[in-house]
Amino acid sequence: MSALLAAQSVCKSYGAFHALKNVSLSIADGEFISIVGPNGAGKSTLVNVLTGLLKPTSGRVEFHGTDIGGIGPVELARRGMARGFQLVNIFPALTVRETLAVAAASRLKRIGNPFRSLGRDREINQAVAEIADIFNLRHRLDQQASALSQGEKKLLDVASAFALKPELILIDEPTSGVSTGDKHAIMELLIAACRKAGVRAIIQVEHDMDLVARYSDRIIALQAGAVLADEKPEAFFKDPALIAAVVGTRPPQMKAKSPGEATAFSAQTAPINGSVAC
Ligand SMILES: Nc1ncnc2c1ncn2[C@@H]1O[C@H](COP(=O)(O)OP(=O)(O)OP(=O)(O)O)[C@@H](O)[C@H]1O
Repeated sequence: MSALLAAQSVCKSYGAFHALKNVSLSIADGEFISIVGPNGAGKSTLVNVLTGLLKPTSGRVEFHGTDIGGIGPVELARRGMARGFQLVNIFPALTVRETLAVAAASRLKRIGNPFRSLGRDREINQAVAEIADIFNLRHRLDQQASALSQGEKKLLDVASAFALKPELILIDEPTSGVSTGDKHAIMELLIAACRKAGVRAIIQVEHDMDLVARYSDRIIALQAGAVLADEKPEAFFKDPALIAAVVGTRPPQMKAKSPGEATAFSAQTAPINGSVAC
């Protein structure tokens, strides 16, 4: 199966500091990938490089076989990869409708003021309604984002990225700050939304190992800027040394997926890094 997204021997340095060291990975159609690692391991840097926000110091990042190093989020979204915006934190006074409209307007290339055109732009209104339905947010459309529950805020963040109609979506801790009881409901809604919206692969950065164990097809663990492991959850959580290196805790109890309950993202082995220095 050909890779949707691939990093080949990527290095990223901040001055003399090597934040990413020869990272190679590939994400195939249908995969749900979790990127994990301790604080400072390089997860955010990797995500910024994978989403074209940062240009690698060396190496190559390809989306659909084309180099996307440093192309920026707008161009990347146009090509089919989107990232959770966290618009809710940036614009808490916007309503849910306005938040989704900003993303839809960007996809539909409405370069003028998206708020002005809200009332009369049928295509934007249709996109907003469609995405609000997928994320169970229709009854909240006219509420301010700041008035939503923490779980709904997280859903709105992801929904904004969905409004860009991506093939691949990248989300950062989609349930952080959400109560333990609500986390699984959000993850399941998110995965169901992916299926409905035709998203072909999901990458999440996640610290919560219960969620990582339950939903990932594959786990990519970073340590000190290098890929420490690239494994299916079954293999990953069997290795206490690996888990200790990544989170410094004991492994969570793996909850097996029952048949038909799978995330519908099939696993594929990806290459582990070679040993070339940056
Ligand atoms: N702009 C920068 N300039 C210099 N050093 C940086 C910069 N951004 C990140 N770093 C360093 O690069 C390393 C990796 O940082 P990064 O934020 O990618 O890690 P992380 O795994 O996302 O950490 P966390 O889980 O704490 O968010 C850290 O040592 C950090 O201090």
